[in-house]
This record gives sequence, C-alpha cells and structure tokens, in this order.
Amino acid sequence: MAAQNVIICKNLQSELQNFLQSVKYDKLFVLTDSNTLELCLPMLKEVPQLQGAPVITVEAGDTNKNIEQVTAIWMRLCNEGASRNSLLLNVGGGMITDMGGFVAATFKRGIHSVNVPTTLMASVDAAVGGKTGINFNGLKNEIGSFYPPLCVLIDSSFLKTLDRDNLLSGYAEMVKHALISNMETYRAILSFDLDRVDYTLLNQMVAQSVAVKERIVEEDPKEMGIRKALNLGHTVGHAYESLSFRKGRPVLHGHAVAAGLVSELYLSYKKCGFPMEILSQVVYYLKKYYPPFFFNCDDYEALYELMTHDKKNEGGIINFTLLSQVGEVQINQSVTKEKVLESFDFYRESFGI
Ligand SMILES: NC(=O)c1ccc[n+]([C@@H]2O[C@H](COP(=O)([O-])OP(=O)(O)OC[C@H]3O[C@@H](n4cnc5c(N)ncnc54)[C@H](O)[C@@H]3O)[C@@H](O)[C@H]2O)c1
Ligand SMILES: O=C(O)C(=O)C[C@@H](O)[C@H](O)[C@H](O)COP(=O)(O)O
Ligand SMILES: [Zn+2]
Repeated sequence: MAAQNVIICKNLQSELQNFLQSVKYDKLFVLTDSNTLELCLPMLKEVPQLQGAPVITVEAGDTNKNIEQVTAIWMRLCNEGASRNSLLLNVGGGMITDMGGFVAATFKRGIHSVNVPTTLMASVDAAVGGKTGINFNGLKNEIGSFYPPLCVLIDSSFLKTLDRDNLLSGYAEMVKHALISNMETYRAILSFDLDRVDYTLLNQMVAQSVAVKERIVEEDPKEMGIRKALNLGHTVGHAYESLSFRKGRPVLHGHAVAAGLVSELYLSYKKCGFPMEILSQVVYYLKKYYPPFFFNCDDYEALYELMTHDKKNEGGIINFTLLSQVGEVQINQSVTKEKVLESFDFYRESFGI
C-alpha cells in the first residue's frame, strides 16, 4: 500500500490550503460534531476553499456514531449537490473521522475524504489508517469499510481545549502503541505525567505514536496479519465499552481500551509469558490516572458473548492479540473461557472493584 498521507502541521491553515489546492474536486463539504463546530472549525476560518462550504453537524458523542446519523449526512450530501468528485472534510475526533470516513466510502460508491483530527484519540489513531465505520446492534464498529482518507492533517494545538477524560482516552491508545513497539518508547510513555501535561512534549509523542500506526498499516492495510497488533486491548476493551453502552452509562473508548489492556496483558502473562513486572507497572500507571470501569460477576457472560462478535474471530474462536514481551506481538491467540473470565477478575482486583 502507498504510504499514508499524514502531515504533522506547523501551520494547519496554510498546509490544508496547499493540500486542497493540489487535489481535484468539484464541491467541498465539512463534517463536524456540535463541539468541534464551535471549538475547532474557527481554527480553519482563513482557509479560502472553506469559505461558503456547506457544514454538516451531528450531535457529539459516540452513541451518535450510528446509521441514523449516516443517513442524515447522506441526505445532506444528496440534497446539496454532492457528486462523486466531491470532497468531505472531517473535522473532529474519532467519532467524526470514523463516521465521515464511512459516509465518504459509501456515498455514490466513494468520494474523497480528508481528516483534520481534533482529539488526541483521532490524532494518534482514529483519523489514520482507513478503518471507517459505525456502531450497530450494540456492537462497536460492526458496519464499516477500509477506506483511507486522501490526507490527514494533525495539529496538536486543538488539544488545548480537550478535557482531561478525553485526553486520557487518547493516551490509552498511545500506551497501546508503546506496548507493541519497544522498551524505550514504553518507558517514555509510562514516565509521562498526566496530571501536569507538558504539551510541547506531548506534541513530539503524538508524532512518534502515530508513526507506529502508520508503519503497521502500510505493511498490512486490511488487517490480514500484523495490523491485528493495533487491536491489542480491544477484544476485551470493546466488550467493556459495549456493555457500558448497554447499561446506559457509556465510557469513553480509550478508557475501555485501558481496562481491556489490563485484562489482555494478564492473558499475555498467562498464555505467552509476558513479564509480571511489566504487567504490574502498566496496572500501576493506569490505576493512577484512569477511573475504574465498574462491573461485577453477573456481567461476565454478557461480556464473553460480546467478545464472540470480535472481528478477529474465525470459525467461532475468539482470537486475541497478546504480547510475550514489550514489542513482541503474538496474533491469533486463543484462550480458554475460564482464563478470559479470570482476566475480568484480574481487572476488578487490580482496580479494587
Ligand atoms: N478508525 C480507527 O482506527 C479508530 C481508532 C481509535 C478509535 N476509533 C473510534 O474513535 C472514536 C473515539 O474517538 P474520540 O475519542 O476522538 O471521541 P469523539 O470524537 O467522540 O470526541 C470526544 C469528545 O471530544 C469533543 N472534542 C473533539 N475535539 C475537541 C477539542 N479540540 N476540544 C474540545 N473538545 C473536543 C467531541 O465533541 C466529543 O465530545 C470511537 O468511536 C472509536 O471506536 C477509531
Ligand atoms: O487501526 C486499527 O487497526 C485498530 O484496531 C485501532 C483501534 O484503536 C481502533 O479502535 C479500531 O477502530 C478498532 O477496530 P475494530 O476492527 O476492532 O473495530
Ligand atoms: Zn481503539
């Protein structure tokens, strides 16, 4: 696959202007959510190509990453003269880049899209790599496509208005990227003080983190093999997230991933010999900053059932991505149901719930 077109911006407006000048399209549409409309779109007000462009806005929150909102966006595009040569500029977090990407993939069988990520989650992960989609039937990203944007323009100055919970949410994916990389990155990630955020350092870490994803996606864009590394923490994490939606107490994606990492590193320790010392360090770090995800034994069967829908599964077997060491990824690992339930216990004991 061609290299992902990811630009770490020094001057977002002029770099977006230049990029848009370099591509051919007939009409540009902007997609935002209700928060990014107010907080982020004004940071693009000098870009000439955006003057007079229709802005489509959906209500913020991952529960809106659904087919009803997709239909509403398709409708606006349809009624406002979008053609196959139109371009959709997604300005927002992962909710917007996932859903906008999916709309772009499907409208008239595919129009151009460009992502301007505005959260940490979208900057290091969601906006890059071409996985697009929506939640469906209570399951995360159940409907979607691989459809890379033409370009991703990352500018960390958006992060200044991001609240702490969403900063933590994105940081969980950076912890994941570090765990699948090497000890040096891992140590740097676990030394970062999330109580006193050094934004200059965070900017550098964003560039390094997204580079981890870019390298893997270039090698395996459609998740036939090594891209499954990027799903570390998500087999259990998505089950925790879906359960939280079902209970009407939604947790942020990255918070569920952080909890999923704890459970899956436990499985890594049990099945692949991942060092207990590192597992303890990760638990200590995550426990220090992340709120606990509350569930009890009565939820175990529901969580296990949710995991039977994971996209890495084959022939009814739940496939995990595990680690034998930091940077040593073991894909397609099956684990007994007993051990999976034990990994829920491990999370609850570690977080004292
Ligand atoms: N496609 C992928 O590879 C991939 C990777 C990771 C996550 N995801 C998906 O991404 C979604 C989560 O993304 P997210 O964490 O960015 O959530 P999000 O897009 O819902 O944004 C979180 C909140 O922050 C607000 N916000 C956005 N930018 C802001 C800013 N600059 N200042 C203040 N507030 C701002 C949003 O309005 C929203 O309320 C999930 O659906 C997840 O499944 C996809
Ligand atoms: O890009 C990938 O590949 C990932 O798995 C990144 C994940 O952080 C992301 O949450 C992704 O959307 C999960 O995909 P899914 O296939 O498990 O739905
Ligand atoms: Zn994720």
